Amino acid sequence: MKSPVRVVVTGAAGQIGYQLLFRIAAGNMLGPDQPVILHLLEIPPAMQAVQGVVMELEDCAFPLLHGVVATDDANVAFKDADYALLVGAMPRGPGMERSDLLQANAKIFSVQGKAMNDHANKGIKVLVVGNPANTNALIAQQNAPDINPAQFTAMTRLDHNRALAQLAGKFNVQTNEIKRMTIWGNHSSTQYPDVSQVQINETELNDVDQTWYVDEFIPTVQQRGAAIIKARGASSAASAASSAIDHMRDWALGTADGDWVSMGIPSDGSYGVEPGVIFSYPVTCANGEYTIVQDLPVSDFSQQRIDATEEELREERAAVEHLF
Ligand SMILES: NC(=O)C1=CN([C@@H]2O[C@H](COP(=O)(O)OP(=O)(O)OC[C@H]3O[C@@H](n4cnc5c(N)ncnc54)[C@H](O)[C@@H]3O)[C@@H](O)[C@H]2O)C=CC1
Ligand SMILES: O=C([O-])CC(=O)C(=O)O
Repeated sequence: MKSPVRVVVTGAAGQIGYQLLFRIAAGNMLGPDQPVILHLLEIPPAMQAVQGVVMELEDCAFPLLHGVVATDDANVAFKDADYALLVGAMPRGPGMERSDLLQANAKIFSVQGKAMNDHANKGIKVLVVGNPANTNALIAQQNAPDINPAQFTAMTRLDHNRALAQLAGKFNVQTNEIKRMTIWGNHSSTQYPDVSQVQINETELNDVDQTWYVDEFIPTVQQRGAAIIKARGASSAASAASSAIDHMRDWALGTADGDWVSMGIPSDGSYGVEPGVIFSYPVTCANGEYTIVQDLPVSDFSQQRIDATEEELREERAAVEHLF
């Protein structure tokens, strides 16, 4: 049995937190041989609710759960942390764009970036879920100068999984028969779900119906978060938690041969994207590290979509630069 690792979940009393913690403790994220110590961070008014979550975690009697730390102090939460899932942030309501949350949520990520810098394990892997996820990840990263910037990532895996589900429905296959889906850019309505490299059962998707692709598929994936808010009266939670598990599991344990996943990561300039912004790319993972899939062909149509989502990320960055 391996020695336990410390996993921080912020917003532990929120709706995503409640879907996430039990799956991490069950071994779904880091594997059935990896014990975990959960660090739950919340704000003071939510600490009573967190105590209830801690009681429920105990009551599951998970063999892999080697301890729980519940706190409202970021310095305590990030002490010796190996993984962090930054979920705690205000969610949007109907009619809002995720970027409308930027000013409300930005401060959370500068405080947590500093706490991480001072207290976490320097190899910490960070996933930002709280919206707007890409730019919040950038804020946390910029406030943690002693941690490798590449360790800060943002979640576009939910968009990736939504795209797989739409393709599975359209082509009447299961999601595990579909490979090489890519989400480019921002976790926002400018994201570009790109099927140009998709293979179904190792066969290229030739002659995709462009009307379906442009008028149905792309907007459905881009607007899925808003559709769920409309239907549920609250933003997606179980699917968001499930995708966070997928993101961290693949990063830590590796992606499948012949496939890739989408992760929001600091741009290194690949595909002509502004270096530094947290941009969703196709990546493979091995040995705890991700690598951008290079040299994919980019059509004029794709380039326009990539440029539009990059432009939005530059604007978001400009709006929060005072927090760096
Ligand atoms: N990247 C993605 O694909 C997705 C992102 N989200 C985002 O995730 C975030 C959380 O969503 P929900 O869990 O539904 O919201 P929620 O409102 O149910 O829970 C958020 C929790 O965060 C806590 N919190 C607030 N400030 C905090 C701080 N400084 N430190 C620690 N905890 C803090 C709150 O007390 C609350 O319990 C939202 O910003 C939402 O928009 C949601 C779905 C998908
Ligand atoms: O749409 C929202 O505000 C929540 C979210 O990020 C998603 O479901 O993709």
